[in-house]
Amino acid sequence: MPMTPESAVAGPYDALLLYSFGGPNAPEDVVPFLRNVTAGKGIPDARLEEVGEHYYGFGGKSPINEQNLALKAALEAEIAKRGLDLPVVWGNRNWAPYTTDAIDELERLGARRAVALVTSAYSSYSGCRQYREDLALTLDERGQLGPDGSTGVQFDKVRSYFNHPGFVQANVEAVLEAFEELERQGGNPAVAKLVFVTHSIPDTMEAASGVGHATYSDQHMDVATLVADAVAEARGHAVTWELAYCSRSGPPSQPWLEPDVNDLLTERAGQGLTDVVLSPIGFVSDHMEVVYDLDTEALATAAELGMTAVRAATVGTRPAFVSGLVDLILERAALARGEQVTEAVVGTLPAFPSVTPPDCCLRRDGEPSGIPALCSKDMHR
Ligand SMILES: CC1=C(CCC(=O)O)c2cc3nc(cc4[nH]c(cc5[nH]c(cc1n2)c(C)c5CCC(=O)O)c(CCC(=O)O)c4C)C(CCC(=O)O)=C3C
Ligand SMILES: [Fe+2]
Repeated sequence: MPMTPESAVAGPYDALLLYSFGGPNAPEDVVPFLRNVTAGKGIPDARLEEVGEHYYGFGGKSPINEQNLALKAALEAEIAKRGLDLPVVWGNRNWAPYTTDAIDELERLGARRAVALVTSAYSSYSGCRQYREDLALTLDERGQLGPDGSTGVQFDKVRSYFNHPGFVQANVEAVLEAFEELERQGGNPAVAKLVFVTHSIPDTMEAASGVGHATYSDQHMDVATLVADAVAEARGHAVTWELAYCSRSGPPSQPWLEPDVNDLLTERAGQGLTDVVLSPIGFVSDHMEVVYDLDTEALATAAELGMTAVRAATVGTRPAFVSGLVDLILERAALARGEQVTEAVVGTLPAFPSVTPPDCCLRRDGEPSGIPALCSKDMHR
């Protein structure tokens, strides 16, 4: 294998864990999958039935697993291109291959220390700590969680990468393509509003996401500003934009981040808005939240309102995104080796911590989870 520049060293890591949410592959998977996702979360049955219907409407199969396999293949190709020796293992929190299956695979490969890359770009309980808790719980079930960290495979995590230049660049490219598509559909890009969309979370989770760093919604505001500015510059006209949310669940009494994307479209249509580009910056691939909540629901809302609306692509396997992820892995490796590293970031926020403070991204503000979480200062060796 030819050696590429000195930066191309993955040590101390001997494997990469591509760590995702998981989704059902067949109708009979849907209910057990939803049980895995919602265990102890207090989500009303009516919401679960509704979400189950979203999956059945797509043949009981989420696109997420194939998308993760595509991302795995793209990462493997980029890793090979850089001359790195870093096998990629895929695992999910909520469906097969489960976290424990991935750890089995890592052990088969003889891996001692793996770097984990989660398929969430932003920090909150759902996108950060819940993965770290799942790793700790899984190692514990396997009898591999020592008092100061794991006694089995050791895991380090790549920092939340919403403000990495590769992620932002890939979103800019996708939004520019969507503006062109809007024009092809007879819309008027010069007056189109750019509506960024992400997953809503409870207000309590939003507050807890801001311990030691910017909150989940502020992280999105930074990315949205960067993408909108770059798009306006490339297109040579002003672009107005807003941030909206989708996929709210939980009881109606519980406040979640708003506005909902459908409500926003309805309100703006009433004020004369005719053209919309939806940019799903909160998601890295076109999984169920995107193909149902945006492509099915929000685009139907826009059509009913007589708008011309186009949904921009997610970053998926775009080269700028994939190569940025490999840069992040190499950056994490250099940090683990104790080297001085300039962390690549864009926007107004700093690079997020790779090893988080103990109370970072709790599920609810001020309420310790009681669950250990890996890649945290109190757990790290
Ligand atoms: C911030 C965030 C992301 C974005 C970051 C990221 O991309 O990871 C995300 C992604 C995803 N969420 C997904 C699916 C679900 N999320 C649920 C429930 C919840 N999500 C939450 C937050 C997030 N979720 C929250 C606060 C809940 C309430 C329960 C709780 O407090 O945890 C439920 C239960 C039913 C419902 O309530 O909707 C389902 C089925 C899938 C898989 C899609 C597929 O199958 O293609 C993906 C990628
Ligand atoms: Fe979710």
